[in-house]
Amino acid sequence: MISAFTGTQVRAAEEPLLAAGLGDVLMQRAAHGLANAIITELRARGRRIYGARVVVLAGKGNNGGDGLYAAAFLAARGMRTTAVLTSGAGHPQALAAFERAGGRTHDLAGAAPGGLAAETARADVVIDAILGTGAKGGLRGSAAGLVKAIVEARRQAGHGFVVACDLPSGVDSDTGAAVEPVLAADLTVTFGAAKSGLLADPGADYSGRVHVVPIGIEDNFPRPSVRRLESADIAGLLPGPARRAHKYSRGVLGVVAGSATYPGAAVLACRGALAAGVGMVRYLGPPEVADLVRQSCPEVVCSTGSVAENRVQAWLVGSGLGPDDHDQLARARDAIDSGLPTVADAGALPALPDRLAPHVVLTPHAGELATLLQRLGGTEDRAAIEAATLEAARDAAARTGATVLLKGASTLVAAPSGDVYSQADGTPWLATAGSGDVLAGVIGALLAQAGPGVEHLNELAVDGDGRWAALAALGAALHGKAGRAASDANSGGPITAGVIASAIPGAWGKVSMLSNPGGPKRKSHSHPLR
Ligand SMILES: NC(=O)C1=CN([C@@H]2O[C@H](COP(=O)(O)OP(=O)(O)OC[C@H]3O[C@@H](n4cnc5c(N)ncnc54)[C@H](O)[C@@H]3O)[C@@H](O)[C@H]2O)[C@@H](O)CC1
Ligand SMILES: [K+]
Repeated sequence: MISAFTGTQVRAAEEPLLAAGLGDVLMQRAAHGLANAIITELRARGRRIYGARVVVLAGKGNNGGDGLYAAAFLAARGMRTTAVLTSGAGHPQALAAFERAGGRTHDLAGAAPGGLAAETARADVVIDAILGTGAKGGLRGSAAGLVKAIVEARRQAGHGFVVACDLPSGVDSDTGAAVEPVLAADLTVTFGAAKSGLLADPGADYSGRVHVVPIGIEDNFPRPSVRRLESADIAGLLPGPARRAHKYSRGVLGVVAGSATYPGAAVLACRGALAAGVGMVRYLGPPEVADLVRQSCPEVVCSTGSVAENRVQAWLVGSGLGPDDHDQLARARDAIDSGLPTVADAGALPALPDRLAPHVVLTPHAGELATLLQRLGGTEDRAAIEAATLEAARDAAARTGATVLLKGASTLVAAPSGDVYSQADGTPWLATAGSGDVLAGVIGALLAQAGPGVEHLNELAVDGDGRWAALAALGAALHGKAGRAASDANSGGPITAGVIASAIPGAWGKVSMLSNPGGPKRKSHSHPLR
């Protein structure tokens, strides 16, 4: 599991070591890790180390200190290093070390930014060490002008790669909100722990790959601000059938989805659910949609009855419903009222009561979330949500009391208790019609299989109310991995929603096998029918 923390949490973890006079030691560790990561990256790209040109953009704070010390290490390895002091001063000890190592220094105040931007764009490595966790707001003044010019110069004649020191300057370490201009990094080398802003869009757009360098503060961290499930966590959370399982003990999902306008959504939701290990899917909806579901998925048991007449362990409601689908929306509300775990997707979102509970998982995209929050008195539009996804997901969970999954390149899942997961397992090809219906089906299937216990989530330190977020994150991870695998199978080509559903069992098997190479797993999360 990747645990990410806010800048404030990281600085609090550093505090005891700073009080013990170890500030310079921490900085040297960070800088050493940054320099090593740069050497590894150059080697991976088949580039020479000796003579490679490095430009470090150094602010006056400790972030600039990390960058200058790292550049001093690189200079000692024979690289040609230049520092641009973006605010007229540098961390004194780090700057002295850099100059002793033979580095060249420019002061941005006295230089022509056009020339510096052109030199930076020609470098093999650009280190962005202007602002770190101590920054408030984005780049300003001449530093902003320089970065803008570098972004433009790299666009025209880009060369080399950009490494962000701790985080890309201009990205908020806590929220991931970004103030332009920001120099997009190929690699972010971050110290002590990932910062939560690196795992949420738009911060993640600018971060590239994230590499964490331990600096000896790791025992001091509190509960993470954001978490990301990795393969071993995913394998540990996936349910497996008990030896004497039967279809009912494995979980039954009820699906209220699809309409005359969007019948395919019902099919795709059912296909996603069937692919994600559920014992049975019961479909409730209009006869013409049920016919299509039967033809496409003969495994599904279709009914035109009510929610109360159908015995299930969880519900999925809303995919492919419109505001005029009154019967289906009434069923969706009944499902919510049933008290069973429920995924509420798409068309169900505008029809929900204002206050919900954590076992209701909402799955909006940014536009749907804007509508939902506006109904609850918020003023954010879609663009505002996309500019601050982490805050929006947290806010929505707090206001509704539900678990909120905000779909995106980094899919965020916020529990009303404050737990947040960020999954980025997929590929942009997942942004295709029907993909969300499959995701809703997958999460519904996982809720139906989860059972009342949380024991198997204990190793993730998940509490009772937080388990729904963990399961939704598990669904997002599985959906992302399936999409990526399906695209990879076509040499990185496009995918359709149906193909994503078909790839779920393979993604499930692969992640289980990689984390448990000895053979099939024996554990079971089966539970008696409630
Ligand atoms: N505290 C420590 O001991 C350690 C800190 N580390 C590094 O230190 C960084 C945090 O250092 P600092 O707290 O010095 O903060 P920063 O280096 O992020 O920058 C703060 C400095 O920039 C100025 N500033 C703030 N916002 C600005 C803006 N929008 N535009 C221009 N200038 C602005 C401030 O006045 C201050 O001088 C971390 O990101 C990390 O890179 C690491 O070296 C590890 C150890
Ligand atoms: K930085």
